[in-house]
Amino acid sequence: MHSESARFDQQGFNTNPILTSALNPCDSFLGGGNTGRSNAADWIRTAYHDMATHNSTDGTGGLDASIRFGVEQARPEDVGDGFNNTMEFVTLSLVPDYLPYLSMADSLALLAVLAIENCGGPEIAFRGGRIDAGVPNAPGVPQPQDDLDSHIASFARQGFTQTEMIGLVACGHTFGGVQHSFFPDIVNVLNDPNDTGDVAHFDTTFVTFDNNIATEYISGTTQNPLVVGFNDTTNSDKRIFGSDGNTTMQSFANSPAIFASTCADLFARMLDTVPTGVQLTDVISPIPLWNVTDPSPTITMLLEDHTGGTGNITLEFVGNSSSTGGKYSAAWYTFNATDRLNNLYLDAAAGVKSLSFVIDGKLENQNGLGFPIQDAFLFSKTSCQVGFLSGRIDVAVRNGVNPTRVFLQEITTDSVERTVVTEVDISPPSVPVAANSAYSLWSTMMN
Ligand code: HEM
Repeated sequence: MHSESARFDQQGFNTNPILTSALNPCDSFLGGGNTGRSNAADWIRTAYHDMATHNSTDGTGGLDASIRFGVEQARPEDVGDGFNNTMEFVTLSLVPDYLPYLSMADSLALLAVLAIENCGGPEIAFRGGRIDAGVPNAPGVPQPQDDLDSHIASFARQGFTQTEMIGLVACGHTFGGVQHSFFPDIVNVLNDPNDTGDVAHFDTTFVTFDNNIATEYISGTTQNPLVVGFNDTTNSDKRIFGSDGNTTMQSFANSPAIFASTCADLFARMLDTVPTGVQLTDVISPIPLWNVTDPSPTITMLLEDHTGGTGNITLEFVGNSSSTGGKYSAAWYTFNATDRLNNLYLDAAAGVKSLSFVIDGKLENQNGLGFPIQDAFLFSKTSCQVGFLSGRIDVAVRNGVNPTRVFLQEITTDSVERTVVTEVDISPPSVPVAANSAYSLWSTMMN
């Protein structure tokens, strides 16, 4: 559920306000406007640089958040502050919101997806499961002064053909540009009050995804600093785009649809390039439970309890969220709008076994199966005693369940910021401690 939420709750109710405003509008950049920069461009470039260390022969490197290491950011191939900016969004906004489910590497991939999809680009097939590197990767990100042969070899090492290299560079460089401060040999000071970061952009629509990177290149009007830059040694886009006689760029210029579908495929492959041994999930898709056209249908929730009884509650609509430029949307409901915490209070002995829903008058119960729900183990909030740096944690275990083991998960980070989950076993109580007629408490002291 968490991965679906991180992937699909992009705009609107219950979404992360920092991430939403970072792309709204798409020329937003950290604290300031008119810098010529954008968070969207930073996020996409960061994902590429993190991936570009991949070696498809020995399986090392790839999208594994190794770009967070100072050692990588200090390399000439990773010049700029965009990587650090992007990691701040990862570590402050994404990872903590979805603990312990999203790695930093998955978060980096997600930021690129959010940027592409919310700024005019195609839907990107997103998989989860990336693992964070413990040490920096070997260098290997291509640089503008490298020659064409070395670029072809570098992309081959990363797992992309020459045609795919042309595509991936064009897809990436539909966003952003080159900054004077980090590349003074490529870009001069611009003296433009609307571009205080002195960024020479790759195309005229540098905060949105479109095929202008190709149409402007083919028509000869491009101002791309890596095509018509004053220093021909660093005109890497010119060498790359022209390396097949412009066939690929011409096809992109002819058809925005071909450009978009090629980029959807190449971006997804870029994000799925991971070190050998990392097993990615299937593509995460919204679960099409109900085909509802009403954006806020009336929903009644039916509860089946352990005694064969049923209850019903009319849920209260609280808002909509959406993603992928409005392609997918979700409606949010609360159990109990009159309670400050939106809690639903159930009879402990009756409990709850499964849920069904009546949506705009139609029963949805998975052909009679219902949606099973577990109430065998509950965090006993009202009896826990939490003090300063110590306390007693109680877990209420439903009588008759007889578990072989009850444990808590403790979430910490290791010395290189990776999330670590440790299991802390709770010993069975020597004498049963009744919480009420249906539950007993298992307790552990924390200090
Ligand atoms: C031979 C390959 C490539 C070279 C030599 C190259 C070079 C560069 C350079 C010099 C910059 C300017 C960075 C700055 O001023 O901060 C840049 C920006 C950028 N690159 Fe590339 N790049 C390559 C491939 C790619 C690929 C494959 C992607 C993504 C798929 C990508 C995405 C970006 C983006 C989004 C920016 C804009 C960053 C911003 O405006 O903050 N690049 N690239």
